[in-house]
Amino acid sequence: MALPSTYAGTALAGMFSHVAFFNKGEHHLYAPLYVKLFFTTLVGATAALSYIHEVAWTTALSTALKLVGSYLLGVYGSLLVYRLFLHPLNKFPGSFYARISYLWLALQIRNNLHVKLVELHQKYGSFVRIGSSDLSVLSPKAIEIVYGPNSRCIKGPIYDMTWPSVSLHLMRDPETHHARRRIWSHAFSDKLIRGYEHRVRGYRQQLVDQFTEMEGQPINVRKWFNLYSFDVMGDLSFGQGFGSIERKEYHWAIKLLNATTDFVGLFLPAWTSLLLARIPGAMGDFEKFLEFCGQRLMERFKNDPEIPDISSSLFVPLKGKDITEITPAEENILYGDARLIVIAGSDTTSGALSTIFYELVRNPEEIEKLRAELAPCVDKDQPDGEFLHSKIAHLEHLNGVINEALRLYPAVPSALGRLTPPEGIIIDGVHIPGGTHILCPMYALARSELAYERPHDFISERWYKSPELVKDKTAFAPFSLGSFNCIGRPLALMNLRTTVARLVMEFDVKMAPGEDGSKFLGNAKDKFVLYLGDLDLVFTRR
Ligand code: HEM
Repeated sequence: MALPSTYAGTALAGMFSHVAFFNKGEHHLYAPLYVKLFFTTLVGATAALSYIHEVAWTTALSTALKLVGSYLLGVYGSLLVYRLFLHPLNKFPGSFYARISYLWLALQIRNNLHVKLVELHQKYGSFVRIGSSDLSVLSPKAIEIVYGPNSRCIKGPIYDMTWPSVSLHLMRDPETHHARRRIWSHAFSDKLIRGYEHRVRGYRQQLVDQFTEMEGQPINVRKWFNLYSFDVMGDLSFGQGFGSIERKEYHWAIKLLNATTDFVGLFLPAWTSLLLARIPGAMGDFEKFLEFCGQRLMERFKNDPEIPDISSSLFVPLKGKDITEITPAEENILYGDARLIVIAGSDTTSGALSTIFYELVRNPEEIEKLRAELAPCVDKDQPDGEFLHSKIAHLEHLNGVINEALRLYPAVPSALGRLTPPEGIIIDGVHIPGGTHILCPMYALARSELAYERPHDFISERWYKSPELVKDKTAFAPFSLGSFNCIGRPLALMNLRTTVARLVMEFDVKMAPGEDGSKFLGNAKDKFVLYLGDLDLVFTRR
């Protein structure tokens, strides 16, 4: 029905649309639209061919498929030639297949991007191409250039993975992000942090009570610190914890959330999750979690707490409004931010607590040093052996221990993806073209002699007494830098310092019988946030 020249024409049209349209700018947000267009065109072309040429629909469909197929062949043929031979990133080393697509890497990793990047940098050096437009750069100097306050890089397309559902964290446009961040920043003033310190204590007491009850028995700290941090962040987000420590189990909503994180760890391109989200039921668990957050948030909206929580600051722009007056756009960002408080603050804090205690039991002298430093700060006026954060915030060894754990086990170990500005950027004298999706693998950098002496050793003193063990301080950015950095840093540090101080002063702690820590690191998963494996420790009251 169609001549070979017609197929050649559609193939040429495909090539042209790649060069003139698809090869420019970002297209991932339109992935669902393109799929719809594909099927609409197919159906339309089948109907038109069948009507005009008066042939059976099967014959028309076969011709339509060939026409659409030759168009796609043109698009993808042109794309392939461009990526293999003309792409500006071709000057960087890496697997040949990485030139074709980032899917090459995504299909290899099993929630272990952090380890894979260590291997790739060992093989190829500081600059490694990991996808058609993706580059991993292992260099202390890169951190400031890519993430620092003067960086012109913006967040990469992966941050669009739940679009149109957004949160502060997922806002890519610098101006929109800045406006939302100003609202958030009120939540982390010194005054409000002191209020959170008060709120957190109740949950820490529950944790101490549970550890006391389980005295002498193996305690999986990965799980227990996680229950603790979820209760804390639930409280600061929704005005009440999840009741996890008391129940000794995860709340059902957190179980749903945990079930979805494996998908995040596949690091598939954003368009895949945008397409998946259109399949009814495919994001079921995540949607139920969102619904739960929404309900809790609306309950919280009706009840102002005596001591403000983080949501108190996020509700400020809605002052004077009734719940029924909240617009869908306001609801979207509020729900997103409520879920962000829980997600951003929980696994990160609990991961840090677990790695700190993992290193403390492996290096018992660290516990003695901490106790010696903390002893003068014990405050008889504080209830239940609690430490006042202002009295311990500047302790050098305590901060050294925390920094060293955050260095070796960064909460976000690899996937802080950024997009370079049109003019590109220069790192260590090398020009990185504009529009490159770049990441600096923090886990690999922590293990690199480019940045540290004895990088694999846990040495708290490198952060105060022995600065010569840090070759380049700019490599250390566990909370990231610049305008997209961790806004919850003061809260995280307050919680880490006061929790470590109290547990170390109240308990002796050691590995449980049969525990060697191999599961803890061996089963660690990079799912954007680093999730450690199980670790059984035994706590006994001093
Ligand atoms: C040890 C604990 C923590 C670590 C190591 C940590 C680390 C980080 C890092 C590396 C980022 C940058 C992520 C990115 O660019 O994609 C980030 C962002 C963020 N963190 Fe944390 N975090 C911690 C705890 C917390 C806590 C307790 C909160 C409290 C709510 C929090 C809230 C946030 C938010 C809201 C963002 C997004 C900021 C923005 O995009 O403007 N984090 N965090």
